[in-house]
Amino acid sequence: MHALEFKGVSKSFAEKNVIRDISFSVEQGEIFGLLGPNGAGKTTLIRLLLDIIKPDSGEIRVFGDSLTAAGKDRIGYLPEERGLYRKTKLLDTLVYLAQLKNVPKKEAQANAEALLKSLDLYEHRGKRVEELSKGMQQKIQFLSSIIHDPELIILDEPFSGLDPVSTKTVKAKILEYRNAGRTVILSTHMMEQAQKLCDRILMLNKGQRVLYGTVAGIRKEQGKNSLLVEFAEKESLNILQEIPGIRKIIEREGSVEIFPEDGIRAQTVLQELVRRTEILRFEQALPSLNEIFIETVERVSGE
Ligand SMILES: Nc1ncnc2c1ncn2[C@@H]1O[C@H](COP(=O)(O)OP(=O)(O)OP(=O)(O)O)[C@@H](O)[C@H]1O
Repeated sequence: MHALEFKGVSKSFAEKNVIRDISFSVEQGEIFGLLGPNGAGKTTLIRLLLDIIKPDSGEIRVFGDSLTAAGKDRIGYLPEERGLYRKTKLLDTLVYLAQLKNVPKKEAQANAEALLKSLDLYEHRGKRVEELSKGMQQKIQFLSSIIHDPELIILDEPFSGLDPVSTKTVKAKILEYRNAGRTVILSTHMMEQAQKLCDRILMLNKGQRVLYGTVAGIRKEQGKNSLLVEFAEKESLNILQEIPGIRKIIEREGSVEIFPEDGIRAQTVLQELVRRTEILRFEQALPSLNEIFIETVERVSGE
């Protein structure tokens, strides 16, 4: 059973098509990235899946069915617009939110204490939300979305405002959830994080599906058939001129990207290289998700 399934879903606001015939599924136990430029339709898609708004056409299934009130309790949502009761103490905030999701008080208290400890916030448990820094408030907001131990967690920009240490902690927590078989939908503009964390992604542009699949598969597919080579000595760069079948080279930090002519196999290039010099690294060069994102958006805009 899919954790989530969209079949031919469309939605417009005042004649503007914001979601156009979108189909995809999210599998249980994966981290699924929802990517796309500003205004692509990511938040609208999340609001559709949470049944906050209704589609004009198409079908949405959460946990294999239409979303029920009980189904909503199995979902945790960190929205883009943040908001917590500023005067309430941290521990009380979390316990209260868990109880709203029908978690018994004792269990809510235990969950809240464990989560506060895991994000290094336990010592602040008696402080009011307004007494915390922005990053700490962000972490509490993140904890609010998982306090009831949901099966499906939807995180809209969970890293915004976090320093590198807090980012690492939140990332570890997200991975911990995935490893425990929970499903995570991650909407973010931080491509580096998406590349590291996501198993699969859906990229939207102007409400349309432009990329969908595994991160590894998409990177392979979008690759330019080039090779990344690291020589033991930098001077070895010169020998590239002697090797037949190389169309172009680009010097990168610590390595060189080689673009063979059509029909020239990587194996042939490698044999030519090792015959002449010492090689430390030789691999297919894959574009980053960031490069793919920019290229896809620019290509689609130009069509
Ligand atoms: N309630 C609404 N009424 C009218 N237009 C809307 C409404 N909600 C969203 N839109 C429009 O739908 C489009 C998609 O918006 P959405 O917020 O889903 O994009 P997004 O991908 O989440 O963008 P961002 O990355 O900037 O958060 C935008 O053009 C937006 O103006």
